[in-house]
Amino acid sequence: MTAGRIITFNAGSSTVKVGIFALQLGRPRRIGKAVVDLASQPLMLRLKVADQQIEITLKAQADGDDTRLMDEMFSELARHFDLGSLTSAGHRIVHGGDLFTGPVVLDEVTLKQISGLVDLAPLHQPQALRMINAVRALLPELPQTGSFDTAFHTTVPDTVRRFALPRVYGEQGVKRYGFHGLSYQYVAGALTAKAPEIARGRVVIAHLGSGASLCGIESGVSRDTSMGFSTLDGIPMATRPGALDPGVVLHMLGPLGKSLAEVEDILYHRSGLLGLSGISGDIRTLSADDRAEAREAIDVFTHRTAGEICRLASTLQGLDAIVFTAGIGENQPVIRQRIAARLQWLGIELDAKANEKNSERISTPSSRIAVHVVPTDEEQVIADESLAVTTGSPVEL
Ligand SMILES: Nc1ncnc2c1ncn2[C@@H]1O[C@H](COP(=O)(O)OP(=O)(O)O)[C@@H](O)[C@H]1O
Ligand SMILES: CC(=O)OP(=O)(O)O
Ligand SMILES: [Mg+2]
Repeated sequence: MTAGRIITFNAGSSTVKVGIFALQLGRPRRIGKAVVDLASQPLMLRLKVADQQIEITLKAQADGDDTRLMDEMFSELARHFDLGSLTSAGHRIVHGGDLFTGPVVLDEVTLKQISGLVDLAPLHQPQALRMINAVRALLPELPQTGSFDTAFHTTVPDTVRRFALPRVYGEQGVKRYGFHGLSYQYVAGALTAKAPEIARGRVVIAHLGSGASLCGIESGVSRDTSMGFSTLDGIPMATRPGALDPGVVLHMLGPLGKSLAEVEDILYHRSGLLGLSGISGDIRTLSADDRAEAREAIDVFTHRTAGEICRLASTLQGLDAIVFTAGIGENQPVIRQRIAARLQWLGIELDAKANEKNSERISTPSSRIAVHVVPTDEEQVIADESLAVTTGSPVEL
């Protein structure tokens, strides 16, 4: 008999990352990985089988019947991986508001609550709900669970959480929530295993992907984070601007005559690295382009990221280590080097060779602040939590 399997869905801003996990010695171990690129036409499914990348063009449409997409995806996954007997499906849910402080089983009640938070994360929440509904239509008996990006930040103190607005808005939920919590949870756990003396200290984790944020942790617990009420806040991202003078939004809505929908489109899809460069939101493309606009976009990104590290260090009242993670953080030595160069005055020194190789520790022994690279794995957290909530066992990370 094949051991149980857990399938995970991580609906990001432009992709859905799928993980297949086998239960081994009571813990989910990853046996398969796939990504659906929701921006491509036709839809593409990329599988990683052993060391090989396989690309499959899907027949299903992006905004069409998601049950068909899921059906097609399950058939392709079953051709390449041993799906065995599925025991649960776990989903990343970006926004849990004040309602969710940990993972939950998805049922009528929790799904209704999650649907009520769609407006707060318009780029992410609808995609997660689409995946959940499609799995439900296809496999109605399969237990499904939700793991929340916001849950990791419930330890953030009120002073950090509050916006300087009339109190009534804070009471209505207008405050800093923070996101990418599953990634921070994984990285904090991995750091405890790899470098416990650092994990006990004051650490800024820089999750630099298409969506990007930073989190200040103290003994593994979130104390502050760059994203706020929405996933627009903080540092510039692939297509989002990061923190922006709210007067700009008023100016767009007022004198510039933009509609709410137009402003939303500008802020979520046309700003950030893409908007600054006019070339691409992908840092790999910009790094390979010698036009001034590409360089300027990277300069803004590294300047703002370095600045945010300093702000978080102020909340933490010190800084023992910086940890880079996610697509850019794990794979782009030049970007890490440029951020570190802006923090040289703090006594940060990178070991050029270690940085070039994306090594685990990339700072020199004499650097006053340690700098590490820790690959993230949000899906592992989703699978662990899915097992925990469906079996009633404690979450062990
Ligand atoms: N070698 C690389 N592999 C994958 N992504 C990379 C690499 N180098 C840089 N990136 C950047 O990382 C981003 C994707 O990161 P990821 O963490 O997967 O983000 P998201 O989850 O938001 O899609 C891309 O926008 C790309 O610019
Ligand atoms: C919260 C967020 O921006 O997520 P992602 O980076 O996956 O788009
Ligand atoms: Mg992501």
